[in-house]
Amino acid sequence: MLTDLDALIPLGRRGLIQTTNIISTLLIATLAAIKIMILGFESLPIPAFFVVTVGLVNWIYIRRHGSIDVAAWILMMSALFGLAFSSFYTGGFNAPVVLLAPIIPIMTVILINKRAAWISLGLVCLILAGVFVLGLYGYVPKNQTNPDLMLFGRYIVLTSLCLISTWVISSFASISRTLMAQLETQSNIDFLTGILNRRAIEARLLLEVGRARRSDTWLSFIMADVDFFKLYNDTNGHLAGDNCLKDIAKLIDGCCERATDVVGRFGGEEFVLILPDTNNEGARRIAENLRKTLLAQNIPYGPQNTNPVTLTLGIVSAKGSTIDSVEKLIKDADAALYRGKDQGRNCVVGPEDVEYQVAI
Ligand SMILES: Nc1nc2c(ncn2[C@@H]2O[C@H](COP(=O)(O)OP(=O)(O)OP(=O)(O)O)[C@@H](O)[C@H]2O)c(=O)[nH]1
Repeated sequence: MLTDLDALIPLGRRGLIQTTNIISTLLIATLAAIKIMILGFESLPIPAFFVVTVGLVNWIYIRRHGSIDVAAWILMMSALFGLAFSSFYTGGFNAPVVLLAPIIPIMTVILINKRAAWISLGLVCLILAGVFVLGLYGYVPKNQTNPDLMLFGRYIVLTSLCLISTWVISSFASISRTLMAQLETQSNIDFLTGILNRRAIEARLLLEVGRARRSDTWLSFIMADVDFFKLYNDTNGHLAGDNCLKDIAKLIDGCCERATDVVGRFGGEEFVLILPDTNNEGARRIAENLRKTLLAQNIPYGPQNTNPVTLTLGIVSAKGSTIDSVEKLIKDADAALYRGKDQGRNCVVGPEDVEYQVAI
């Protein structure tokens, strides 16, 4: 199951909207303050005052647990208003503020959703078209601001644009990296038991076969199947069956001795162990230990049938140079396992012998 995207944003959606609200309010307030400091109170940046006031009200609204969707829409509408009026009063397309236009739909898609982003993109295009047409017919007031101040304003806006786009892109890159890592883990883990699934086991086996071949070392592979599991399910129900499989997975995991040993669920009530650098003797010891440990747990099949749940295990061990293929290894372990089933279950069977049978 994929993680909710909101949960991947460290601040959470409310925190993200509040942060964006604060940053944009501060940015506009700074630009307005610079303008007043240089030009005095003769040319007051009225649209900036409006945007800053809305930003402050929105800040209080978010803090008082107002709806985050409403807060995000207010933020977007105030940004659009700021873009329209500031660009109109500060020289049309020459105004530094028009450079912030692309950031509005980008922030809208992050803060609200795709539909809202299309709406804000449409409104941005309309505003830009309006400013363009008004400028063309000479209705846009000439900007009397000192050219150096205009350059400085352009510098501030461009720097903010670079910062905002870097933040947006790096946040999304980190969210997609997290999602990819989660997907990778989820596609390798068995949902019920939390150990490796068949896909991961086959990939790991391929890796270990390659390693054993290169160094001509021993590799053992064990297949373990729960005996009469259908009976357990039929008697206790599927949920109890699931819990039993989880317990057995834990037990198998606990019986592995080395960090390099790998445990997985091959499917249904079948588990596997990959034991690198382990010969037949070592694999038998582990398999026997596993069989005996489960037996000792004395899990009954049901109230009427107090026989303990058992495992039958098939082993294949080979030196790297003698391993034909992964498929052959699996086939041999499977054949050993089914010989064990034929011979009465609750036993450990290698490819060539049957002497490890043990009665309940
Ligand atoms: N609860 C539960 N049962 C499962 C799961 N996967 C497979 N099973 C059950 O495991 C049982 C396997 O039955 P069979 O293949 O007949 O084998 P068995 O009864 O264990 O008999 P032997 O293997 O011959 O000893 C079936 O009843 C499946 O429904 C699972 O994830 N959860």
